[in-house]
Amino acid sequence: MIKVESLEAGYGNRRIVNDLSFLVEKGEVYGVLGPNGSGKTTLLKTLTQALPFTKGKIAVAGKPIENYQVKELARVMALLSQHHEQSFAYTVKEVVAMGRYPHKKGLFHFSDEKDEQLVEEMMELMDVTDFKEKPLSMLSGGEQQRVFLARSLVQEPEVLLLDEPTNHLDISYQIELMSRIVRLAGEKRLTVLAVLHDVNLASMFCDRLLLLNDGKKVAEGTPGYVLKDENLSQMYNTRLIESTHPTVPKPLITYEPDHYRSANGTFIRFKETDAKLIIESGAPWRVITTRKNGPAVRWIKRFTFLKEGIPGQKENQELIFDIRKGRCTIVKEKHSGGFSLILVLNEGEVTVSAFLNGRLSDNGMFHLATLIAGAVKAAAPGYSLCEMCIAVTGMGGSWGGENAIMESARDLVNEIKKGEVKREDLYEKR
Ligand SMILES: Nc1ncnc2c1ncn2[C@@H]1O[C@H](COP(=O)(O)OP(=O)(O)OP(=O)(O)O)[C@@H](O)[C@H]1O
Repeated sequence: MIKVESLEAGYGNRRIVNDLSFLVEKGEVYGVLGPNGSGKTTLLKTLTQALPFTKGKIAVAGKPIENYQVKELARVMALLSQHHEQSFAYTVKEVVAMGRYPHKKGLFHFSDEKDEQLVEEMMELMDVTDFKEKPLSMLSGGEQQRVFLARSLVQEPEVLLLDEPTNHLDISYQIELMSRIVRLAGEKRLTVLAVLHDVNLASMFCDRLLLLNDGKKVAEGTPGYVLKDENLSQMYNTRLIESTHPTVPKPLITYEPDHYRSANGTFIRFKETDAKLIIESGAPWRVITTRKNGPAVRWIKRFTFLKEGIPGQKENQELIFDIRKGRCTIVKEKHSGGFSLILVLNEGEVTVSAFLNGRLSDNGMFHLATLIAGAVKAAAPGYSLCEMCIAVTGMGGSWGGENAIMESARDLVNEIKKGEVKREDLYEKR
C-alpha cells in the first residue's frame, strides 16, 4: 500500500532521509521509531507531499506520489498529527465534517446526505457524539484527539498517517486511541503508518516496526525481532532492557536509572546461630524460585533457613526454608567469579540456592537453574530436588559478562558432577 524505495530527502543541501526503503501492506499497522532528529517527521512530510524528495520513489496504492493531485491524495491518505490549534473555535461536528473536504468539488461546498451520515457514524465510532455541539476548546486533550481521528476517518482514507498521536495523552487515552486505530486497521483494512516515541506502545500495537537513526534504517520487522537490547541501546545511546510481557507475546522495554546501577552493598552475608542460618545481601537479589507462595520472579533480601523453633513473622523480601528435620550445607563456594552456590538438604529432599554477584538475564537464570539441577542429581543421586532458587544481584560485572558468569558456573557444576565435591561434603557443617 505504501512503497518507499531508496528514498532521499532533506532541507537545502542537508540530506536527512538516506537511502530508505520499506513496504507497508494493506491493513498493516506499521510503526516508525527513532530518536529525536532521526528524520521521522521529514519522512512523513515526503509521504504527504509537504516536502519534495530528492531521490528514490514513493508509491501509495500503486501510484507514484508525484502523480497525485493534492485533493486526490487527501482522499487516499489522512494525517493525524499532534498539532491542531487552528480548529479550536469550531464545534466538534464542524471539525469532523472538515474531513469531507477532499471529496468536494469547487471552492464552496455543501454537505450531502452521505457526508452527514459519515460524520454522524464516525462521531459515534469515536464516542464524541455527546459533545458534537461543543466548541473543540472545551474538550480534554484525549477527547480532542478522538475528534481529530473521527475527522481523519470521514476522509475515508485507505492510509492513515499518525505523527505521535498519543503525545500529551494519559496512559488510558493512549491505550484507547491506539486500540481504536488497531481495530480500524482490522475491520476497515485501513493501512496505518505511525510515528511513535513510546517503544512499548509501538511494541504492543504495531504489526511491524521500522527503526530509524540518522535517516537510515537500523532494523525492520516484528516488535519481537526488532526491539532487541542491542538495537535500542545503540540507537538511543542509553541502556534499555528487553524483557517479556507477562500476558502478551510482545517484548517489553524498560530502562535502568544510573543511580541504581551504581548502588551497591555487600553481596552476601552469612549469619548462623543454632536456630537458623541467614543469608542476606546489602541490596535485594532478583530471584527465580519454584516456591509457590508468590511470583516465580521476585526481589528477595534475605533467605532464612530455620533449624529450630517456629518460623517468626516473615520480613518483607524474605524467603523462609524450614530445615528443622534436615541440615543446611554449603556445598561449594566460588567467589572468584562472584559466584556462590549454596545447597540445602532437608531429609530426603534437596533445596538448591545459587547466589550470584553479577548481571544475568532471565534466560541466563533459567539456564543456570538447569545446570545446577543436573549437577545436584549427579552428585547426590539419593535425593530428589524439590526446590530451586537462583538469586542474582544485578550489580558487579557488566551485561556482556553473562558468558563469563555461565562459564564460571559450568566449571563449578562440572566439579560437582565429576565428584570433586565428595558426597560427604554435602553433609559437612559450615
Ligand atoms: N524545516 C526544516 N529546515 C531545516 N532543517 C530541518 C527542518 N525540519 C527539520 N529539520 C532538521 O532535520 C532533522 C530531522 O528532523 P525531523 O523533524 O525529521 O526529526 P524527527 O525524527 O521527527 O525528530 P523528533 O523525534 O524530535 O520529532 C533535524 O536535525 C532537524 O533539525
